[in-house]
Amino acid sequence: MLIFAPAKINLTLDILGKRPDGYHELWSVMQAITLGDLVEIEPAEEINLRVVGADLPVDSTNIAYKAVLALRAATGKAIGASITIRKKIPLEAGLAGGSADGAAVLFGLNKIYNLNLRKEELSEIGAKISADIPFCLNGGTALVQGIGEKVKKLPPLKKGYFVIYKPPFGISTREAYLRLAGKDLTKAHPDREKILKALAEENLEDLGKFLKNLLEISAWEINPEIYKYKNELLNLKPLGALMSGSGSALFALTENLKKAKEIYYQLTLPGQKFIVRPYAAGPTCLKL
Ligand SMILES: C[C@@](CO)(OP(=O)(O)O)[C@H](O)COP(=O)(O)OP(=O)(O)OC[C@H]1O[C@@H](n2ccc(N)nc2=O)[C@H](O)[C@@H]1O
Ligand SMILES: Nc1ncnc2c1ncn2[C@@H]1O[C@H](COP(=O)(O)OP(=O)(O)O)[C@@H](O)[C@H]1O
Repeated sequence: MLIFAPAKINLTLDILGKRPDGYHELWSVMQAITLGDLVEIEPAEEINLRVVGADLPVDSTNIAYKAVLALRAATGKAIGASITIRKKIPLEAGLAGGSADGAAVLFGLNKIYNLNLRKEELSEIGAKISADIPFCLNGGTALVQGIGEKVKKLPPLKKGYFVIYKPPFGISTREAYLRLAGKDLTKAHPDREKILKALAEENLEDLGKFLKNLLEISAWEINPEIYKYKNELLNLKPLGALMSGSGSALFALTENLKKAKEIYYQLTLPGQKFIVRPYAAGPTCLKL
């Protein structure tokens, strides 16, 4: 089975506070995008994982491998798989590259082994592996709360283009959250009503105006280049620009492909860049 595993960006990321377990309460609108990994899965006795296009572990520290183990534990079945991941999603980018693969494996094995687990059950299993898997299983446009396990589908965003820029360094998610400690965030919260209204009306101008991500504050501390790169993107006059998740990737929102291409070609910063569109689904079976 060949599965497209879409990445995601955060159109807004608000943090409501730190929980006793050390995780942070989120209020985040997430959007699946047309950039993604290709995950090939075949049933097997054991678990064999291969990664093409990125230097990643292929043992139980890989999120895709963890997904197989989690399904075994949840079902009590001797589930094995031969998995090949063709990485396209940049690493440590805030694009949920690992979670996208984990979600694709849960989605694919559920079908291959006819486990008939509901999406909610897969999400519960996935949330124990990584906070972004519940959203990645749903894809499209969604309001994500809790630590990432509460996913409320929103009408899929059909308009707009995003120019994604990934600087040549990553940001540790853990470090980004830890650095929020002690900061006064009262004035930094996004205007939730305005962002939801802009999405409901597909008003890209307003969407661009109200993009906000509280983790930018810590990412800029970890690597001030991100602040510089965001301003370089803004100087190219998109409808808006923001860092995704815990970074390091940034994205610019444009109303059409022509403007996206202008920004893409004018962007001469080191690193990777992509033009993507909103993607209305989650893991997608391309070939049985
Ligand atoms: C920041 C976000 C926003 O979408 O996405 P990414 O930047 O990873 O794409 C997510 O909250 C990242 O979730 P995820 O990447 O799955 O984090 P995990 O691997 O589960 O956790 C890494 C560490 O981040 C911190 N963490 C994560 C999620 C959360 N709601 N609160 C936290 O404090 C915890 O310290 C955790 O140990
Ligand atoms: N299949 C995978 N794809 C990407 N990263 C993975 C994977 N499995 C484990 N990881 C680890 O997860 C960390 C976070 O990766 P990723 O999910 O791409 O970043 P982010 O959470 O910022 O989007 C990386 O440092 C990487 O070592």
